[in-house]
Order: sequence, then structure tokens, then C-alpha cells
Amino acid sequence: MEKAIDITDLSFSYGRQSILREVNVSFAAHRFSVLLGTNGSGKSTLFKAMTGLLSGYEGIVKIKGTPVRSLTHKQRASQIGYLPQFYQTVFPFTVEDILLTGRAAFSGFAPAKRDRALVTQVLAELGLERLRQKLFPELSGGEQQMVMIGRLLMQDPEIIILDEPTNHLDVYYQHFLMNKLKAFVEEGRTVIAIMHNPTLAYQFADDFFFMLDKMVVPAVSTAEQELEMLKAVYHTDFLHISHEGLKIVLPVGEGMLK
Ligand SMILES: Nc1ncnc2c1ncn2[C@@H]1O[C@H](COP(=O)(O)OP(=O)(O)OP(=O)(O)O)[C@@H](O)[C@H]1O
Repeated sequence: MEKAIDITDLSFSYGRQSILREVNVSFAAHRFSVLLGTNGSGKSTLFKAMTGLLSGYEGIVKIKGTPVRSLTHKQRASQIGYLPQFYQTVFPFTVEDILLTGRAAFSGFAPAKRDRALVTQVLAELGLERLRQKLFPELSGGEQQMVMIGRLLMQDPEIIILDEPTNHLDVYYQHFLMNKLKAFVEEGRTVIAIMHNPTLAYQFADDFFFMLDKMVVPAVSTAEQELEMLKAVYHTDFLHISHEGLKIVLPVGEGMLK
């Protein structure tokens, strides 16, 4: 297996609070991997380690064979695009300005003509042309989320790492985005995402991982084991529904299953 990200014996604490404990996991290149897990289980912390934004951990995080700590900012930007869970700007930047910042690691603060052409291309790809001159802080949450995905495309990284990419998106855009992420993988990129919606993840992604007891556990093979794993992670019952070859995993409330 060609590894996009390889993590060995990663442990990390915030002060006295242990968050990650000897995490060993690899995310395959050219696949769409999803990490699922409960609130506060350490998923974002793990992703920060993967993107070089976390310091003070034990263990090794490698991006395509090179420790992330030894990559320069520019090398990192060409390999990894990261959509954080939270971002905020109160400055009145237009959507175009925000997209151009996706090129900052390559073009500095003087965007080239081709960077503006790329803005046109990315907005068209995401169907967001109407937003080009709008002020980013005045967009809706879902519009901002899509613009931030566009910013990743401007960066044109090999590996796309997303922390809850479907946040704020309506059902149409959730499916639109998941299809896009799948298409990026078909084009040869690697996508790794934290998601809170197993139903959506199972429909679109290739590989599944769970955050459990400060460690990352890969998905199990049989459908029955899968439901057990989901229950162990979320303390919630799940059921499988199969519809014309489409497998749907659905959480159900306690006591709903007879
Ligand atoms: N900067 C920080 N300083 C101290 N504790 C932190 C910090 N960031 C996160 N934590 C704590 O670390 C734990 C894991 O947080 P993390 O954000 O990695 O969880 P998560 O699985 O991504 O959660 P969610 O699904 O709610 O986004 C939480 O208990 C959180 O309170």
C-alpha cells in the first residue's frame, strides 16, 4: 500500500490531559479515508499533528515518507491542504481575496495573472461564480465552507485533509461536496476527512477509521462487526439498510430496535 500519511507511536497530552495514546495508523494514498469518533475524542488534535500544526508530541508523523516536522512551509503547502474545523475573519476580504490566499505559499502576496485565472476556474468548478466579489464575513456558514474548499483547490495539494467538511452544508451541498471529494481521489489525490455523519461517510468514502480510547482503530470487515464497532464508538444503535445495492448505515434512538 502506498502511504500518504504514516503515523507511528503518536502520543500527546494537553497539560495533564492525555489525548492520543500510541496511535499507529496509515492512510493510503489515492483513497478517500474518513475518521469517525465522538466529540472531544482527539480527532482534530490528530489532524493538527498530521498537518504540522501540533508540537510537543511523541512519535513520528510522516507525509509520503518524510517526517512532517522536517518539511518547509512551502513543501507542506504543496503536499497538504488543510480545512480546519474553525476559521474566522472579520476583515472585509472578498471571496476572490480569500481564494488568492490559497496561493500565498507559492506566489507571496502579489498574485499573478494565472492565480486570478485559477480563481475563475475554481469558482466555476464549485458553482460559486456569483460570490466572487462578495465579502467573506457576510456569507452564510455554508457559503463560507464552500469558499474554504475552493481555497484548498487553489493550493492544489496532493493530500487534502478536512476537519468536518460538511459542516453548515445543506443536503444538496453535502452530496455535492462528497461527490467532489470522491472525484478528487479519482483524479489521483488523497482525501482524509473527519466526519460526524456515518450515513454520509459510508456512501462516499473508501476507508473508515474510528477514534476509540485515544487510539485509531481501522474499520472491521463484516457488516455485523461494523454495527458493533459503531455502537462501541457512539453508544448508539445502528442498523444497515440495503437499497438497490446502496448500503446505508443509520443511527437509531435507544429502544427503537426491537
Ligand atoms: N488547545 C487546547 N488546550 C487544551 N485542551 C484542548 C485544546 N484543544 C483541544 N483540547 C481538548 O482536547 C480534547 C480533544 O479535542 P479535539 O478537538 O481533538 O476533539 P475532537 O474529537 O476533534 O472533537 P469534536 O468532534 O468535538 O470536534 C478535548 O477534551 C478538548 O477539550
